[in-house]
Amino acid sequence: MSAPSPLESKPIPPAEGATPALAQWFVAKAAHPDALIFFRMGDFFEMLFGDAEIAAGALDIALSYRGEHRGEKVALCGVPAHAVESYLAKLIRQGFRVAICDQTETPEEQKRRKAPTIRREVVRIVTPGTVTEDSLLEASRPAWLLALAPAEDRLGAAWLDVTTGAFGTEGLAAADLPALLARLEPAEILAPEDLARSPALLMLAERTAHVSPPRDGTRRLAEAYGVSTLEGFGAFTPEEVAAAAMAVDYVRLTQAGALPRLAPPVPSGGRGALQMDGATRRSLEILRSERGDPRHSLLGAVNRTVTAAGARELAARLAAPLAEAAPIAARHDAVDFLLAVQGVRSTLRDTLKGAPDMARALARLSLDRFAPRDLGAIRDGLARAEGMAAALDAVVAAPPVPPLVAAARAALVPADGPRAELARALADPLPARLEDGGLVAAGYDGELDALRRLRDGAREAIAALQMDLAQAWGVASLKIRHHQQFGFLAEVPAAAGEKLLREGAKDGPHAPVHRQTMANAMRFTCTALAELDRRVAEAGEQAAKRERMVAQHLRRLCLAAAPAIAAAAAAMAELDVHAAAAELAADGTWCRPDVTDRADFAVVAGRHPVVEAALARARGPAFVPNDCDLSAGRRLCLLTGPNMAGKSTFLRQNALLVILAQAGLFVPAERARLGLTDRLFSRVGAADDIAGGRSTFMVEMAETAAILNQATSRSLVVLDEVGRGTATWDGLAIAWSVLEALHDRIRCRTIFATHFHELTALAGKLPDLAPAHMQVREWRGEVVFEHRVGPGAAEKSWGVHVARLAGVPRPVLTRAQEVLKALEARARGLDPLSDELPLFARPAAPPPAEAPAANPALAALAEIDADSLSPREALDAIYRLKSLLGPVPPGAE
Ligand SMILES: Nc1ncnc2c1ncn2[C@@H]1O[C@H](COP(=O)(O)OP(=O)(O)OP(=O)(O)O)[C@@H](O)[C@H]1O
Repeated sequence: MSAPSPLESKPIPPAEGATPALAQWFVAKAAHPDALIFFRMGDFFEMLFGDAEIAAGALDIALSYRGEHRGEKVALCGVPAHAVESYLAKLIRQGFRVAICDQTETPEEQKRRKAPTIRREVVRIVTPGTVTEDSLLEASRPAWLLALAPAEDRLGAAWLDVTTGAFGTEGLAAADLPALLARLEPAEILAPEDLARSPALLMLAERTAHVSPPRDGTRRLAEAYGVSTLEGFGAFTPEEVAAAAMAVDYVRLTQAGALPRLAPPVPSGGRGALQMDGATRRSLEILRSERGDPRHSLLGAVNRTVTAAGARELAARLAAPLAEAAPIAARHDAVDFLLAVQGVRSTLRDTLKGAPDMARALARLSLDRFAPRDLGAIRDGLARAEGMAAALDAVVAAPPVPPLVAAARAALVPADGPRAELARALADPLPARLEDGGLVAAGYDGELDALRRLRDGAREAIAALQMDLAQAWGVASLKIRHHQQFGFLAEVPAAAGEKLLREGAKDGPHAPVHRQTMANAMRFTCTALAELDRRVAEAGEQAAKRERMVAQHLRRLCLAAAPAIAAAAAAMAELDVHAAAAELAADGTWCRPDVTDRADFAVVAGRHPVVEAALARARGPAFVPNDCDLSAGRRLCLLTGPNMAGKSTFLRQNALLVILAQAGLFVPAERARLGLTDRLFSRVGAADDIAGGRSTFMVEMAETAAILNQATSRSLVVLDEVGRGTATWDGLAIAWSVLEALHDRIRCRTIFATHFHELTALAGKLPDLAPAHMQVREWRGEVVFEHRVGPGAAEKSWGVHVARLAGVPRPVLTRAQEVLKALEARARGLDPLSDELPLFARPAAPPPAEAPAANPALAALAEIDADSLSPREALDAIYRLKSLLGPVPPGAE
């Protein structure tokens, strides 16, 4: 399933008879048949043959033809080398891989070799999971490359981010793969063929590639880290080692042998994080909204970080909250501390603002693919880190510095970091590209200074020579100009030039030698000028060469201190996250949650951070806080209430509080005591799987099954409207049995929202079930949603009122009330809760008729003829109607 498949369908012509340059293309293509070859030709990268056809379409650029190969015209398209990044970005986004076949020698070297064409080799393969250029990356998201190595029914997973060096591994059951994919959202996946065909991976197929798992992973991994055994890094399963080696091998392959700086792999060792599957993540809109917008997500609402690295760290924490009390409390301590020292906090945040992304700069340095600004990023980043350390050192009074802050403080200033050296060495401002020259400050390197003096001195010498020649040739207006091809030439007016020509050949260093005749001028050179020309060019070349050497020296200096620089960068990101959390809590409306080891859940005046922010943005009514108590004896909250009353918001809000708390942040509530949650399940909102071809009902049942199979007594389940996708009679039965299973067998904390008011009758039968309802009141004939959760089941239903609000015409509503009354009369005697009624033995009802899009209520009414129905059919119809309109308010009957 290597991407992109269209490449495979384009045949590659045989290589025989190729010109020398074309022969190089064939070598590159044979080695990388699944990649587009970007073939360097002068100032362009060209694509040839089938690649050209694909790339021209994908990049929307012109396709042309040049020359012939074996009697066929060669298709061709190209992009300018200086703008190659934007084209790469386009292709990567479309799931292509690109092999960069660049010139790897200078024209001089080629001449010396007497080769017919300049040497070209694949220097790198650009893939979604291995890019390092800022323009190809999202600043605030990690770019995970995930490798999977199967072993019987288990999997080894290793994920690494070449842009920061972060590296994690985990051994997992095959069934847990979808959850891991949902958590990491990898940019690229490596998996052996058979695994790559699994449904979970096929969904991501267009962004993935594969290689075969290596045999001796342990040795190669150890080699990559220059150690003899991996034991020092932690306990890895063989599958984890295989996956990690696979990832490292792949990175090496794409970087043509070079390996970026990688942190030692961290095995999760089963400690793990709060488990959430893909459906839960989507439903809770953690990193982006259901429509894919990051701004309307949990992250978007709570993110107060001021750096991209801080935002990445916060996103990582929200995507994988912790599952142990002590490290969670440690993070809360850090937030508490930064909340208390407000002045220090704002100094830290001011210092962080605009700080460069050291982690990513370091990655580019380690791959030797850096620009001057990357060295500048290390210099400036370390300077900022020192500033932050000084700010923290200024805290003298209580409160005591918590361990996480102390550790970050210690990491901020690397003992022998390259900061002082970089400060001396780097010019300010820095040039955009190394080739531009001027990276190294004057006074740093004596030899470079001397070469530069020579180069610039030669310029002065040119001015002097110009005066000498003007005198010697008797042409006062003589000018020495630089010519691309001929170097320095002395230019004189045409008439003066004619005279010099007539005077004929002379000897000596100043004797004019004719080079060019133009309309009004002539150009000459002479031995002295040619000699000077050579010296200037040489000095310039040598200065450039020396500057490259100095740049490499500075690069090595940074790499020697890489672990310490990476640690300083991580400390900055960590402090950014804690300070941001404190900032959020600074106005007193967020509290430190008490995360306990018991199965508690008691929230006082909790709020939904995203809905609250949206209301504030729209200058709408204030968010109404709600309590939620799921402690022992009332573990299962059965929530009823009409549509639009705020059920979904309440369900999600309590799940989000758990995520925030276990991620180490404060929570939007007055008080919150939250027992540790091991797995969080949220099924709120529409669950269609149009792409997967499963009906709403199938999706709902599959997801419900997942909960019933995986939830434990330490889990939190928030469920909206189970059983909605089928005939209501069946739906009630399913909802009923799910509720019983959660209550009796799994015994987890649950909030269960339902339209089936009948379920509230279970309150008496299930001791830990506590009914609650969304409060609604009537005001001048209109429904007013209070958005407040009250105890007990809804007394009066408002379905008809809500239907009216939604625009269902009044005659339809009146008719609905009549029909319901008739139906209820017919169904009398059939109490759904009576023990005689074979609730679960009833054969499946026919699926509900497809409602015309315009008005489902109308359609439902049109179908019903109360007199022709048996009592049981009447009962079924009642449920169907009620699920559309809600029960009739008692007053209306
Ligand atoms: N606690 C609250 N305070 C203020 N406004 C709220 C509150 N809860 C919900 N709302 C507002 O009410 C709207 C509807 O809420 P929500 O989607 O939770 O209702 P619902 O009962 O789940 O409806 P449905 O059953 O149709 O999905 C929200 O978009 C929000 O604007």
